Amino acid sequence: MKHKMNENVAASAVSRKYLFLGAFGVFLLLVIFLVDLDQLRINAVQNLQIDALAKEYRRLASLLEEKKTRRLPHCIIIGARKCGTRALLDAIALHPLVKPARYEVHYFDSNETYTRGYDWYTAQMPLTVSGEITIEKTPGYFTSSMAPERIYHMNESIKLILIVRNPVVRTISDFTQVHYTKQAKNKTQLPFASVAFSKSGLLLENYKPVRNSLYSKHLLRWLKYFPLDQILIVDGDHFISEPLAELRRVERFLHLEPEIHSSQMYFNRTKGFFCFRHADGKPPKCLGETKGRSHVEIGEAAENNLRRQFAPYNEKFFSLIGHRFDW
Ligand SMILES: Nc1ncnc2c1ncn2[C@@H]1O[C@H](COP(=O)(O)OS(=O)(=O)O)[C@@H](OP(=O)(O)O)[C@H]1O
Repeated sequence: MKHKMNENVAASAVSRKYLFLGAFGVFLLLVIFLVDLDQLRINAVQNLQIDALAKEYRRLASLLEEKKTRRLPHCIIIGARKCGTRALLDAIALHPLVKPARYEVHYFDSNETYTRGYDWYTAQMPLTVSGEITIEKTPGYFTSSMAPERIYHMNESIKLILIVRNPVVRTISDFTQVHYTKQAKNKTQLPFASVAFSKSGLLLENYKPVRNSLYSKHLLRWLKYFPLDQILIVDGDHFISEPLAELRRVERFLHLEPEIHSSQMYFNRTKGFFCFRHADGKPPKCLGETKGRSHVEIGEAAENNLRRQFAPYNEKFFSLIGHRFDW
């Protein structure tokens, strides 16, 4: 009997030992399995990272290999004349992703150029790779009766920029330009009041330096085709004194990272305006002699008369854009 009991004790000790060995084996397998799983996870993450790097490499390589080509503009500075359109184009081109057409194209405001078609228009644009923004400026578009519809037919979601200044100052600037052009051609110069007002002092709205300042009249035509959020209104007076602040607004409007820096512009005391410096080390660019020259004196009475008669147009303009200027 005692012998039988000893046999049972020995048997259960053996089976505990096997149980223990079995459990230990399962434990070992589990550890190996978990270590493998972790390794698999690490491998998967590494593969994903390699894939992402390879993708980025292929993207950069294709950009480097991508042939530069000319494209229709993504954005147009439509005006207004004498409000800083050239300075604004030069300044926004400081951004590495913005590529400007070098001169005013006058495609949409002239039947002669418009009939040449989009191929001709595209050929006037700079060479770019994808992701860069092509931009042109032609201030004549703002006051053209054809330009809004024609631009809409080309691209109804195009971004438009309108830079405006105090219309009295703008009118005098326009008149100054007319004055110097006539002087260069030895043509007769007439005093401002005699060409801008009727005998009874009423504003002659068809006289171009006056007409170009009736912002509300022109904007209404653009709003028939484009919603206001597609037209950025830049404050031209503020742009003269603080260009970077207005440029930040333009960058945001174009969905660009803020990459223009204050170090790229400096105030030229002699000229009274900012000059712009490209990152490529070229000499800084100040605008030519026809920009920022002293204005022809038109007299206080004429200035007051302009201010008074522009007031209702200004009010209409403020209500259209939902913003006031201190004009
Ligand atoms: N940085 C800088 N340098 C020079 N000029 C500057 C600058 N920023 C704005 N402005 C103002 O731009 C005015 C000329 O405007 P535009 O370039 O639109 O003129 S134009 O319509 O293309 O002839 C020009 O008008 P005037 O001062 O009457 O000449 C300037 O006041």
